[in-house]
Amino acid sequence: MASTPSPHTAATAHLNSLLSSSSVNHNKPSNLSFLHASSNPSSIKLLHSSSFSPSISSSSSTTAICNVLKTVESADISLSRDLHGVVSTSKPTILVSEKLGEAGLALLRSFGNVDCSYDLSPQDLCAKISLCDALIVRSGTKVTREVFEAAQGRLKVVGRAGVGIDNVDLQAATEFGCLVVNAPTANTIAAAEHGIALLTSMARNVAQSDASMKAGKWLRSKYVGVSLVGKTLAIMGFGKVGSEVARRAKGLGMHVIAHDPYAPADRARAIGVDLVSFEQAISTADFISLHMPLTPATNKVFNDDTFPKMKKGVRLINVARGGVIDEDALVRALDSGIVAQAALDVFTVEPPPKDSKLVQHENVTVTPHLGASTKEAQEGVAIEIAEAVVGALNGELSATAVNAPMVPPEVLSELAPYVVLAEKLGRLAVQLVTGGSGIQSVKVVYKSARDPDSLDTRLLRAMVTKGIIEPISDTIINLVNADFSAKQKGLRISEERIIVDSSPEYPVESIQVQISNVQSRFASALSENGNISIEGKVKYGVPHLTRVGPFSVDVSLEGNLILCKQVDQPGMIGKVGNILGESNVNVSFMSVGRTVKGKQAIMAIGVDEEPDKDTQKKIGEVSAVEEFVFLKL
Ligand SMILES: NC(=O)C1=CN([C@@H]2O[C@H](COP(=O)(O)OP(=O)(O)OC[C@H]3O[C@@H](n4cnc5c(N)ncnc54)[C@H](O)[C@@H]3O)[C@@H](O)[C@H]2O)C=CC1
Ligand SMILES: O=C(O)C(=O)COP(=O)(O)O
Repeated sequence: MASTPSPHTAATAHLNSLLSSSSVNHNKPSNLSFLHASSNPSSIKLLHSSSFSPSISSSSSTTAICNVLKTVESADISLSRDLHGVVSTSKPTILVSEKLGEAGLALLRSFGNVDCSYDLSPQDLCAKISLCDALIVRSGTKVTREVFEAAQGRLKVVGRAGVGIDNVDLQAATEFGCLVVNAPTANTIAAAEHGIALLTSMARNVAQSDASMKAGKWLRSKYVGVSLVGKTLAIMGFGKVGSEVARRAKGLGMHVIAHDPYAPADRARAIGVDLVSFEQAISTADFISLHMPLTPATNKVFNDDTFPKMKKGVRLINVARGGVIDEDALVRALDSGIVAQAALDVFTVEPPPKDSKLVQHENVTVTPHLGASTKEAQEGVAIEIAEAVVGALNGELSATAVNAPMVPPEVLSELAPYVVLAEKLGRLAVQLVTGGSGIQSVKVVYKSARDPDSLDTRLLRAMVTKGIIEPISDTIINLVNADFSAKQKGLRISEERIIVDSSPEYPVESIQVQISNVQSRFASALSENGNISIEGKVKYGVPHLTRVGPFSVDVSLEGNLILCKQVDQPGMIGKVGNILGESNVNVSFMSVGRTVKGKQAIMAIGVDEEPDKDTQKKIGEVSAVEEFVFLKL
């Protein structure tokens, strides 16, 4: 029997073999992992990474892999996958479809090939996208389902250089396993300042009087304005921009109220703002400033029903999204005098039609979506999005992920070996199902000494899902699409936590994967209730299989595995070991478990190579062997 390799050596060897085979042309997309080693040992990678093995299981192996990665990095090789799923060593291609600040572009160029193609038509974007690993947009590019379809699986991340992600089809992105990240903080002040600029200039007719003077007129009485001090301003959407507008408006002496169903009351209190209902906000305000995102719930919330509920002569500012207002209804409200003035930076269709009644209305001040357009904000946004996109292409989870759970780095680091275990258990469990199909219900049971609230299992569940789905489909699973893919395949993944009396130092003591209502190609994997059941633990950073059905075993989950059920009698290890040895199949681990002495036992044998058909036949012909199965890890 071969000696147990150290996790360090095993992981390095495994990674090396993956790296050296990275240019191999596979018909099926390569087994994209969403976990690979990081050059930062405290982090693991969770998105697409074409060539790195998930077999990273300890800090020592992580260090080893880091060394390999450093070699790769110094050779300026970056691994990515082309549109046919072929793993390539070329730099990733990043398409930037709208103007982005230089500092961000420089950062992107230091990492990949940057294609700045502005003003692409939807057709041109679709034509290009299958050659791109990342796409960076602002508000002017519609990233539709067609774009994700046209990407043919290559697009890994969409970076929105700004806040609003209403121009990205998030559902489609999630279905295609494409991460969407945004740059949520760098333009907050710019947008808030623009809101205040529109508020004050509208109140004093700055734009209109400027235009009239340039037309040779001097109309002092026509452009008498209204004062702001003491007036009530309703902020609709009390998030980052809304709060900053509120602060500034208070400085102007305004009474500020806000409506936001999700904003914490203490944040509002701290700024001296009262949180009120939608109706209260719109019916008492002299000025209404919009700062909520465009979502199905906010689409056209200002309409023929809501305008009449406003105070007559209200003034409206919109630096959020045009779509939150029914623009035809606003024209009617302006004509009827319900709305005295509106100042708009954003429009349902951008640019709006030249003959837009709204834009042409004399009581309306307009700017062409300039909220985020300051030099400072654009440099900040560019850097923020470039860092997020590079991080995502490196396989890291972004702190600004819009369609994936955000898992703090310390949690990621702690869960790393359990994440590997979870995927391997999923991968093993599905291979134990007869035909690998018909799975509807999977239960993942975590034994842990931790309080359930301090154990985030989303990652582990996603990895079990990945392990189960990938071997039986063409779908590449990552943290973005795991839940969606499971649902789409009719797979119900439930979770149970059992609190055990062990050290809470480790997040998980064991993970068990159960598949119910299926036939098994290895009947011994069925537990008493008829479910396929396997359990694993992390030992010294290495994932181990510790239970198969009712049988205890202990075998490191590396390489491949043969499970053999036999009558418990002497000499069995030797017999099967000999057959494997004769066929040059190297045995890496072996473990025997039984329920009762002299009855049935299970032998779990780790093998480096897949035994050929003849060898497998010979194992099956050993008289005491009742059943056996070969499983790929
Ligand atoms: N004109 C421009 O150039 C810019 C426009 N924006 C727009 O402003 C929006 C807000 O940006 P941030 O403040 O950074 O985002 P944020 O996410 O910090 O704030 C949005 C707030 O709206 C609230 N909200 C959600 N649904 C609501 C509803 N039905 N009614 C009331 N409030 C609701 C949320 O709870 C959140 O507090 C963005 O979504 C974007 O569309 C942002 C930056 C620049
Ligand atoms: O950040 C946002 O939501 C904005 O609306 C800014 O849009 P822009 O990047 O200037 O097209």
